[in-house]
Amino acid sequence: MAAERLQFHEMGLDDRLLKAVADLGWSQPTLIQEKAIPLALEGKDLLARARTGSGKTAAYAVPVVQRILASKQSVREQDVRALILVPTKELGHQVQAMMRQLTAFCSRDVRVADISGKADLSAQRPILMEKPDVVVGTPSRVLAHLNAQNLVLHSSLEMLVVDEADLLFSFGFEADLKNLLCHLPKIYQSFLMSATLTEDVQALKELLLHNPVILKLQGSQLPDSSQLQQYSIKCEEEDKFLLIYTLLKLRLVQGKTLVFVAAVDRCYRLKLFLEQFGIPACVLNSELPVQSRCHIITQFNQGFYDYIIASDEHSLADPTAAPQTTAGKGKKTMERGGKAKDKEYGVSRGVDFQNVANVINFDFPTTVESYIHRVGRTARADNPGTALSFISHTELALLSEVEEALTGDNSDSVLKPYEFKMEEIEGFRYRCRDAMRSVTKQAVREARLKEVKQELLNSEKLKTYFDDNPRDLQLLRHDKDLHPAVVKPHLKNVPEYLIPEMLRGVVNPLSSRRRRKRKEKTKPQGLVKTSFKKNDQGRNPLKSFKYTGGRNRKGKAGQS
Ligand SMILES: Nc1ncnc2c1ncn2[C@@H]1O[C@H](COP(=O)(O)OP(=O)(O)OP(=O)(O)O)[C@@H](O)[C@H]1O
Repeated sequence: MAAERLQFHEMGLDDRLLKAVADLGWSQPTLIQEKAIPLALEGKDLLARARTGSGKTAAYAVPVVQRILASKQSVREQDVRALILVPTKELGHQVQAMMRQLTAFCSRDVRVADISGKADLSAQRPILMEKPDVVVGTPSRVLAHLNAQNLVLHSSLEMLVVDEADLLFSFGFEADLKNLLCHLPKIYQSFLMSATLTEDVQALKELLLHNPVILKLQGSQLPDSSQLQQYSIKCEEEDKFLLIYTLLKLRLVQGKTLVFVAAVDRCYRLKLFLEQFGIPACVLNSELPVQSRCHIITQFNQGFYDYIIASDEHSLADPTAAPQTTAGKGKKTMERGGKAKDKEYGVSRGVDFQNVANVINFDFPTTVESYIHRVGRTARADNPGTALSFISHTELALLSEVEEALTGDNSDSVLKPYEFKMEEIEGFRYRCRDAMRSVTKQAVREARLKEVKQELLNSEKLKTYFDDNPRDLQLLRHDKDLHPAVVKPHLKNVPEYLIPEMLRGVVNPLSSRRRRKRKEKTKPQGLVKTSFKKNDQGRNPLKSFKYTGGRNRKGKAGQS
């Protein structure tokens, strides 16, 4: 018989922490939390590998808060006791948000500061002078503050966390991290958290951990097929555009969707393309200011947007893509064309996009790790999710690599073919080509420039005005049309004759305005197949539609 899972209230946690956990709606710890929290409270060093979305943040955040609360029972000077290192600013923002939720009932006793996001060292100095109990930051930023003596850790630090540990080296933080260690005391407790165990994590383990307990949970790096369904479909460049247009316009993809592309330009190309059909989408990439990026993610999580087109530029296969940052130096690099890109950017790594129903790899990722982390943005915690990868002939070898890595000893392939009859949507090809033609290189360049300018303005507003007027945050949208000049009004509507016969009466292409008004909770989630058979066993084929996403949030079978 399976042993009962240890509950939060059986872990000896402070009541205020238990109340915060209850407020978050967490009825029981996840597996990694159940294993890691008691060990961490015993003072053990931990190396924890658990799949994406399995709750690793709270696995270290809960013991960090608990230990600080416990130490505050004896009168002690206010000091920085915990340092949490993250590879990206987005993650810093998110970790701080999670720490704030966990300390909601003890915010006076446990103060948390995220220093990863802001550019100006001197602006952050006063925050650090107050010696927050927990500091969250990227290694380069933390080191810069240590060098400037805004932050002193050598006598006070009790806990060090390295989140997304496998990324730190590939983001070029190796030198910073090694320098940073010279500023730490001899003895402290360390936690290394990662979804994948790479050579970099092994190297970090040697560097940071003393006799660690190694928690390597769940064989698979992604949830199994009862929670996450993975599909691939072969299609070349033009078909990729045709397919995404019909999937989104006919609402064959339902629920919040993250679309990954290979480069910043492709974000705008796809956004401008979809714009012409009245399909609004936000773009997320390393050129946008960090405030805008975090705001887009927050609003997406709040249900403001259905679609984000993200470029995932940090290829782990290409270490040269990430610079060797050193503290105090700028972290922006110049791309061809002179645009500044933020190397402390990461969308697919660790960012907790909530209730994402689908991940679409419009362009296939270049490494297995990247596939795992992109797809890991859906099916998080106990939620179901679907991943669909478009594969062109040049991406076939990468698909095989991913297949091989995920299938392991199992003979069944993890990525099933997405049963979608491309011939059913042939009628849309003319419109698709028309729209593709409008998205010229010039239009992409202009849109890219316009968006960056716009977001820089937004970012200033976000920094100052919205701090005092949080309600007005909701008025600021990031999915507006970027190039109204190329939008052809007739493309926004889908005439009935174009809808595949089988789908008529089933799909309901909505205008963008109506789409925005739909209530998040009532939306079905997942992907619809068009592979049904006509008059299958005498039943009306329209009624035999299946969502391959399969379940709504309560886990019931979806049916249209
Ligand atoms: N005990 C719990 N019960 C229910 N939901 C939880 C629990 N713990 C965490 N979650 C939720 O699960 C989601 C994923 O958590 P988290 O971001 O910590 O995952 P992760 O393992 O760090 O993922 P990744 O490897 O992608 O960074 C979050 O939305 C979080 O709020």
